[in-house]
Amino acid sequence: MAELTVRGRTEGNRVSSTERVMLVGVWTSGTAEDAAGDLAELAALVEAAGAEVVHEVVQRRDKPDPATYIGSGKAAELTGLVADLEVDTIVCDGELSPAQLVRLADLVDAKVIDRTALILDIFAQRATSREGRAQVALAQMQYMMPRLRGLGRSLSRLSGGSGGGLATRGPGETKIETDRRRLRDNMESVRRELEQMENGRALRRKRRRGSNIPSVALAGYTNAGKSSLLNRLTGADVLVKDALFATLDPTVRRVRAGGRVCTLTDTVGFVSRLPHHLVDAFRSTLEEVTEADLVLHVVDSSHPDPLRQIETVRAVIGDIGGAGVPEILVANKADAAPEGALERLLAAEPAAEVVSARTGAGVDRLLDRVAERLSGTGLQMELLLPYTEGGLLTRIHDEGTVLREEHTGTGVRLTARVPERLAAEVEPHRERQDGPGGP
Ligand SMILES: Nc1nc2c(ncn2[C@@H]2O[C@H](COP(=O)(O)OP(=O)(O)OP(=O)(O)O)[C@@H](O)[C@H]2O)c(=O)[nH]1
Ligand SMILES: [Mg+2]
Repeated sequence: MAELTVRGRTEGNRVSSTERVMLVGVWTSGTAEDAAGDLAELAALVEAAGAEVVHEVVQRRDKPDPATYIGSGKAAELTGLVADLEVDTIVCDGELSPAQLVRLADLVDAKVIDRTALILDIFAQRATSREGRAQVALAQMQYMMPRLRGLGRSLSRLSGGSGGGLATRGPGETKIETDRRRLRDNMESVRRELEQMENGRALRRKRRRGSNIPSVALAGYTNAGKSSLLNRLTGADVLVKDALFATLDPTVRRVRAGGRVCTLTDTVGFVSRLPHHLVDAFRSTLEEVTEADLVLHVVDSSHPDPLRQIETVRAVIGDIGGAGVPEILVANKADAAPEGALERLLAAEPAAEVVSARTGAGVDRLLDRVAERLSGTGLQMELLLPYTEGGLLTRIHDEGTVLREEHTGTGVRLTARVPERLAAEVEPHRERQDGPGGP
């Protein structure tokens, strides 16, 4: 059996079809926890791609080795491990140069891919819509482009040779035999195709805006529970999965927050060091976030380091031009948060809303906050407007949110959220909370 097995690159001689992966990281800066967290995330990405992690190696260095990523001595040590553990693929925790990938693959005698190729592979597996597939194809082609030059024989190893396996699901014709010219032509045609789909999306968004319905976008780290929250808030049935990047395509649903109807959009999750080709290719999807009236930034409060995830998400939103969009931070999975975690999170982010999409805890309060933010105020007022104040009534309707309205003998009785600039004017018509005979 052992002599029959040519690791990874020969098909049909393995009992289990699951690809066996060794993680290799270089720890250059940050704390030991950060380094461990990075590798744990890489392991989760490998699992999301459907492969199995059989070993992890981290090397402490000032910077990655320019030639081989990890030092060549360390790489030589790995060769024995690769054989003993029947490792098919080594996944490096960074973006490697084409030359680094080839040299390391030669040293360790296994397929070597980097974090970027791994994430692209997951997206390629997940993409189902025409737009999603085109976006991923474009990102993959951009990634392949600089890796086509002058690699000769070694590229077939990089791109995996004969079908199957991590990061080998290319956008069709991007294997070694495809020259740069054809790749460039393909990219051009996918770009055009995407542009047309983007126009359609922009039109739909414009229509939504034209109807004056505010748009709220769910954004956040992958696996934070965005889709679960959409389902909880709208009764939608979007796929929820304990896996990274379960959602690629945005889903839009209507939801009633307070007295106000708005749209709620589920979007693709973020991850630290998100490959920039993906951000570029998914730009139109990400516009659901940058053009929203309000972002619900969902964070997994049961994760070991939610603050780092929050930072990553805000950085990505800033990069795509969404820094100015108002945000409500939503600390999700409160039911699963370890002892003290919510307190620490709230100490750093006092405005966060604590919820559980699973149990529904905190969700009503969150909807109130959404309504409040959308109407640009925290002032909920009980009013009795005489019928002579028709103008004021109209302005409250236009600029605020009317929660309840009742016509009485003496005027219109209202419960409304009123923007601050109107509050002074309506103040004289305020109904006393502790009316006569009250406590
Ligand atoms: N315990 C607990 N688990 C939750 C909660 N919300 C979501 N989950 C779980 O977290 C996992 C991810 O949930 P999703 O809703 O798919 O997360 P997402 O943010 O949409 O993830 P991506 O689309 O992959 O970026 C699933 O296993 C959910 O069941 C919660 O409030 N409590
Ligand atoms: Mg999702």
